[in-house]
Amino acid sequence: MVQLRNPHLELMDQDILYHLALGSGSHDLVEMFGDVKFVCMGGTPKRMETFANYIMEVIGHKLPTGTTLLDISQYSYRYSMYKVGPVLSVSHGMGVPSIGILLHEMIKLMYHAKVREPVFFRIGTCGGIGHEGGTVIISEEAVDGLGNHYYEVPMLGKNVRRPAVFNKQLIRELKACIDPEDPYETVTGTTMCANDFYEGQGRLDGAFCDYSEAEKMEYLQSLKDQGVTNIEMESVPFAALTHHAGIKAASVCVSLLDRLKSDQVNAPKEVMNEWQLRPQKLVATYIKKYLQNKGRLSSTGHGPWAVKSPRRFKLVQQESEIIE
Ligand SMILES: O=P(O)(O)O[C@@H]1C[C@H](O)[C@@H](CO)O1
Ligand SMILES: O=c1cc[nH]c(=O)[nH]1
Repeated sequence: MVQLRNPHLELMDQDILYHLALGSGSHDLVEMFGDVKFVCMGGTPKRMETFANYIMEVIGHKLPTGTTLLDISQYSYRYSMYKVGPVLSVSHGMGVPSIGILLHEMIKLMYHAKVREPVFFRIGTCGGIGHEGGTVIISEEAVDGLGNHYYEVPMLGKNVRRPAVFNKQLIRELKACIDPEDPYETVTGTTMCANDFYEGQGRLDGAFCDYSEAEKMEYLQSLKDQGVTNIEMESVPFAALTHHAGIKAASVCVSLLDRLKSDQVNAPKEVMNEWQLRPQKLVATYIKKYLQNKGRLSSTGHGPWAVKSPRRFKLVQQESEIIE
């Protein structure tokens, strides 16, 4: 089961998950969520509703006749959450504090519901560094805007650091789910988690800007040279808090633009909506494969990973096996 590293919770009569509009006293969390295996999160309520409907189709989950999906957290007016069999699909809003609060409450929810070994995914959007809009990017590592591999939070007046670590095995298994027929690239690399969309990501188009275009380009190029493939705003706390709770997690984002070419997100809405389905497809393939293989899924996709080569992926897929 999920281990909470908080002795105080045991002493509380009930635990109110305020931003989810749920509580251990007011709801039977074991009955409601005890069968959950996957927690998928992404920025917007609409994306996570779309994912809930999509995963329902992929895993063949049937709702009771005459019912539709319900936003379980609608009365929080903060996050949206949908449950489709063993899958929870929840929105996290924008940025580090927003996903941080959600992660505290989702991890506690898993604990109260007595869920065993849940797997968390972030299904997001990002700016690519040398990667065109529409490219899917799996995070191998997450760093903050200073290149640190940890999540730093001031607590009681002191900075506390927690390592931001993604689960390597889960990343390998995800890679083995890539469809070589996809008409777009899927790559892996280091994801930079910025605390701001504009100046924090080196854009020239915010309300303020104190650096030149040349300085911006030098910075972005230096990120690329260090293996940074994309910039978004949640990967560090997502990696760090799941790791701290002993939960396997991976982040899959789609690039909305290549930041080496522009700052403005100007792809047509329909195009961006289609792009946002791409990380969903990869995660849904993983979930389906996991459920079909009764939870034992492995991949030997080690070593240099040539995303461009369909032959290599066919090989990796053949190497996937069920371990009983
Ligand atoms: O999952 P989303 O699309 O919200 O991820 C990125 C990072 C920020 O939350 C947001 C900025 O546009 O998009
Ligand atoms: O450039 C981008 C695009 C999406 N999300 C980000 O955080 N940055």
